[in-house]
Amino acid sequence: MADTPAHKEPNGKTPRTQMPSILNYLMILGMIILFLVYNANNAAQQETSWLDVERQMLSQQAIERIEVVNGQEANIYIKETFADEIPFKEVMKPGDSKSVLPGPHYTLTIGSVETFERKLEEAQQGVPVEKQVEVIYKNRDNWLGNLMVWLLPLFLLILFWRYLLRGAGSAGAGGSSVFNFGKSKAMLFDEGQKSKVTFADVAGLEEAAMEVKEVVDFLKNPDDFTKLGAKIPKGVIMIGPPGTGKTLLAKAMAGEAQVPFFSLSGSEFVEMFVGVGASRVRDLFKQAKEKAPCIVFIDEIDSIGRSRGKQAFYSGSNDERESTLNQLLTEMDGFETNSGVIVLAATNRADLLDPALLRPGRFDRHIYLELPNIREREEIFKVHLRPLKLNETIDAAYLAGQTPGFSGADIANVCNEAALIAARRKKDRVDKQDFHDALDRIVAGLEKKSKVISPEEKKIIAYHEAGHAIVSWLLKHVDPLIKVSIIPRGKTLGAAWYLPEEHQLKSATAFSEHLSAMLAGRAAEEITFGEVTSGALDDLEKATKEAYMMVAYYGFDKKIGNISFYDSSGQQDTRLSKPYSEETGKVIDAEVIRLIHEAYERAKDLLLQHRDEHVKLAELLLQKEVVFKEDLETILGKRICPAPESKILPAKEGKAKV
Ligand SMILES: Nc1ncnc2c1ncn2[C@@H]1O[C@H](COP(=O)(O)OP(=O)(O)OP(=O)(O)O)[C@@H](O)[C@H]1O
Ligand SMILES: [Zn+2]
Repeated sequence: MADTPAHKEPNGKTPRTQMPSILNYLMILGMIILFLVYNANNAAQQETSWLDVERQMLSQQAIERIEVVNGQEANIYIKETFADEIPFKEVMKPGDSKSVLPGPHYTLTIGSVETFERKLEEAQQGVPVEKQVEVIYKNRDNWLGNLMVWLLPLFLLILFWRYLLRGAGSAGAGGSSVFNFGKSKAMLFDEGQKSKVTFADVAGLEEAAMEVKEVVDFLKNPDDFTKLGAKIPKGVIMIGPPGTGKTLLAKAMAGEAQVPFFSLSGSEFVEMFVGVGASRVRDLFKQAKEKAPCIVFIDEIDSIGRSRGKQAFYSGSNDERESTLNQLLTEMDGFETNSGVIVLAATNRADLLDPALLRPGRFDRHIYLELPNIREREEIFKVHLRPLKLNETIDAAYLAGQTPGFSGADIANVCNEAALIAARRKKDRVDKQDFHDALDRIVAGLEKKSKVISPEEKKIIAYHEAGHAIVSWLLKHVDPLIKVSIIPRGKTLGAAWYLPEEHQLKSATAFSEHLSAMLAGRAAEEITFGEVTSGALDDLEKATKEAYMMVAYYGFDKKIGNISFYDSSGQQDTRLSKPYSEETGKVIDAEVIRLIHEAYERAKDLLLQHRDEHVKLAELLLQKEVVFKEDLETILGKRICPAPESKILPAKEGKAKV
């Protein structure tokens, strides 16, 4: 959600546009003059027809000579004695009536020289040769005509181009002239031009805000870091679902960092003309280096940074995007780690990004933003309630409870909508009813986009996730759980975070315990509600794949034995032919089903044995939306760590598994 007027501020670099507009007028003036001259030149001669030439001019022997030009045109010169017959006496010089303009006086368009000669011959039959009309052949460059033929389309093209450019957006340093086309359209927030957003406007993103602030530190006090041998990152990327405040954070940074801040959107690089994107990138970095230390913020970087492979069947702008991306990579590789330029980017489609962008030396620092939990939503509500004129104390905590799955942007929207509703009702202040109506309206809108979770759904998700948590807590070989949440992320409705342990070897037991943990969500639904939902699709898919791997790849299964149908060369096309016989296939299927079934039953047993804890955890989740390891410990007691030798990754958070 790119938004708010701060984005539209000019940066005070406007005078550039002066010159081109003068040039423009000159160009138009020149065209008019050329056109007039051309017409005047042509008007000096009068078009005539062969009939007139034959009946009038030739019969009276009035023609002095004929010039055939370029084989297309016959220019006729009339004898001076016939001057009175010439239709444009008025152009004769005054007081000099006998002299006429030098001619040619008439022109005749001829089809071909041969026909013309033949007709001329026929018309002059019987005329003595010395009295016959003299015919001269000439090749003349009709430079003016040619010029017109070339200039006119060119002129129209330029007009069209300029028209396009105006459409392409005239904001920012670049702007609307032909000459700035390849220039970057980045907006510069500098001493004079500050973004008005501050970190106080950002709620509930403590960790992300900290990391963003750190980036500013890198720029301002690079020596603190480099003296210890650390390399300062060149690129930082914020990844998170729409409306979670990525742009907001960047703006806060622009507002508070005491360094110049260039801001632009990735889509601004991409134009329909090839090469423009790359040259804009070049220009952007040139400007940035001049202003170093500074920050370059590229919003929606996925619009240029899409994986080069993945868009193969997209339109023709493919090449253009690719060259833009390549230029960006080149620029980022090009500058020194301590050049004082840090590129900050934002995306909500990190999955689409070209892996090359995320490699060390480019955007190697990742800041993850998530949808806010209930406490964070309360804080965001407080920020957005602040500017409103409220009638009574509106309970931010209550509103937060009503808005599971809402993003920061959705919350901002609720507050604004409430104020709009109050205004429509001609109230002086916004009251509770307005908020209720605003919520209804926005929930209805979001429901269409299936972004809203109903209370019943929330309950199911809580029990489902609690099921995962309880079972993985109880099974020794499952990676330790650090966090469970029922805040939707991507396609999944809840998530559990595990700290992945670094095992080189994973035992058959570990595999089957993991299966149980994966299936525990559905088991929990069955036990609690007597019915299961579609929410476990992802779990089932992963569990099935894993069970298949156990049987067909790792040879864990007694019936199949130590046989692997794995193909490390990757050349086997399993879609066309299975590497095993039909009978073996049947056995594999049966064994996969058995493994899944057993794992599921174990999960159910465990949950039934720990029914109270399961309910307690689910209710806690419903209330807090996120629970951490500590909460699990209070409910379930300390977990006995199975493998003391296993190293724990330094990773902040493991991969989310649902
Ligand atoms: N943590 C937050 N605190 C306060 N307001 C927020 C927060 N997150 C989002 N908002 C509100 O939502 C608006 C939109 O957020 P923003 O544009 O930063 O989202 P985004 O993550 O950049 O989304 P997108 O990926 O769609 O561009 C902000 O201008 C702000 O009003
Ligand atoms: Zn699940």
